[in-house]
Amino acid sequence: MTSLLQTLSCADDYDPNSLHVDRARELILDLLPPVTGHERVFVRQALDRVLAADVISPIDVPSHDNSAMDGWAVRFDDLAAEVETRLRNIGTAFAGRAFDGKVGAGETVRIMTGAILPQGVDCVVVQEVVRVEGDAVIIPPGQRREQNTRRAGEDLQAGRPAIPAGKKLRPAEIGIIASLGIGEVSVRRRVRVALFSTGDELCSIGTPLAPGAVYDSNRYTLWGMLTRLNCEVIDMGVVKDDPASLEAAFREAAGCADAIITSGGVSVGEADFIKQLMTQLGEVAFWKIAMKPGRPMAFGRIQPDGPERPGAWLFGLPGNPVAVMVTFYQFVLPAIQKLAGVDPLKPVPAFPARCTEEMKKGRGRTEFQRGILFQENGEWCVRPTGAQGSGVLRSMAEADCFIVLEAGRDKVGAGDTVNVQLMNGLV
Ligand SMILES: Nc1nc2c(c(=O)[nH]1)N[C@H]1C(S)=C(S)[C@@H](COP(=O)(O)OP(=O)(O)OC[C@H]3O[C@@H](n4cnc5c(N)ncnc54)[C@H](O)[C@@H]3O)O[C@H]1N2
Ligand code: MOO
Repeated sequence: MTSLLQTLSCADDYDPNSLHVDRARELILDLLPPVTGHERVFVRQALDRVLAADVISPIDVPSHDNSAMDGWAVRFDDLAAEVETRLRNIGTAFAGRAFDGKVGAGETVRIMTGAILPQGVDCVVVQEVVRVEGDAVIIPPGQRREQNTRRAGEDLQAGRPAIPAGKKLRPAEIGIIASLGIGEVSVRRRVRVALFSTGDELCSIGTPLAPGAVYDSNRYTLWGMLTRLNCEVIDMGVVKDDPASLEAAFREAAGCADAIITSGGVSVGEADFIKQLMTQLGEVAFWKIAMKPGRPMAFGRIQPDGPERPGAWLFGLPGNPVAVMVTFYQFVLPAIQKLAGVDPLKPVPAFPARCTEEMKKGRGRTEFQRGILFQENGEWCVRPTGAQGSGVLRSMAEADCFIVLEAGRDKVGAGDTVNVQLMNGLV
């Protein structure tokens, strides 16, 4: 059986000491299969879940030819091209209460939006342009056949897929399912993610802060991002920097989750047992990614009971709080979407904006500065959120976008164009 490391090391451009962001993401995504297992859920519970099988439309939508406007239902051939036409009002068609006669030559019916088009009618004239004089209805010239009408099945056709498998169900899809009269759909099971923070300096909420200690914030940002992705989160708390506790945590996590996310311990410090343990319990590609923040990151699999047993995918994120969020957005987020069965998986869009301040930039690596977007004279502009250290979590809280400085680019001058990724396009 080909090992994970063999697979990765055979890939083009694989350099474990300086992997480019896009390449690292590609390698991860190539390896991950979607989780198996489906369940049937009621339509409202399907929000943000991933559809497991195509939804086939049992009906045409709309189910009947109907009017798109309030107005007058006419036969187009009755209308004169150049002058007004006088027609006779013979009744009314309401939405949900059809006009059950036939419209003959020289006749018209008052019609409401959504009402079934009466027999013989192929055109609706909006009431705003029509004059009514007693029973006579005067239509101006310049109408078009089929105008203001909606044909049966023009939105969805009976027997055809209305929503393809792999689609993450948003409010629009939930509405489509309801419009078909379907009450339950089949969705993939949620991705199970176990997470824990490592580090003896970490202190939990409710405990006084000892000298040199910090409150554990990474578990909270990770919980927030995973919850927004609709994962089943298994929060294993803070695990001390000792091999026995870490091994027990990895074993437990690998037994119950599809993916394990840890933070801290992946750099080169003396207490960073975690790297050694990860390799002992599975197969790990330790990566130095050509990016800032987030340079040290471990990706692999934890399989404590051997490669034949299922185990879980591992994302060993760096400890610095901003590095956690940046590596999550750039790698873990698409990986979870892939595991969840989202298909097709699209890259996060980036768009250009004018940067209003100068920024330093290291050569050869992609930098993710935190930015605030605003408009000036109709143009989108961005400015960085002050201090950009990878421990400054405030820089993430104030930001609404990442300013993505690509590996090949140099420092940014005030007024230069940069690419930005909206954070609400992420999680
Ligand atoms: N000699 C080198 N030192 C460092 C390197 C390097 O390449 N050579 N890389 C730096 C980079 S970049 C990062 S990022 C960090 C990553 O180190 P670790 O993953 O080993 O993380 P720790 O050392 O455990 O922690 C770093 C920093 O983050 C704080 N932290 C950790 N966990 C949490 C948490 N759950 N909540 C809040 N804050 C947390 C921790 O206290 C440290 O301040 O290494 C650099 N060093
Ligand atoms: O991963 Mo680090 O954030 O570059 O300090």
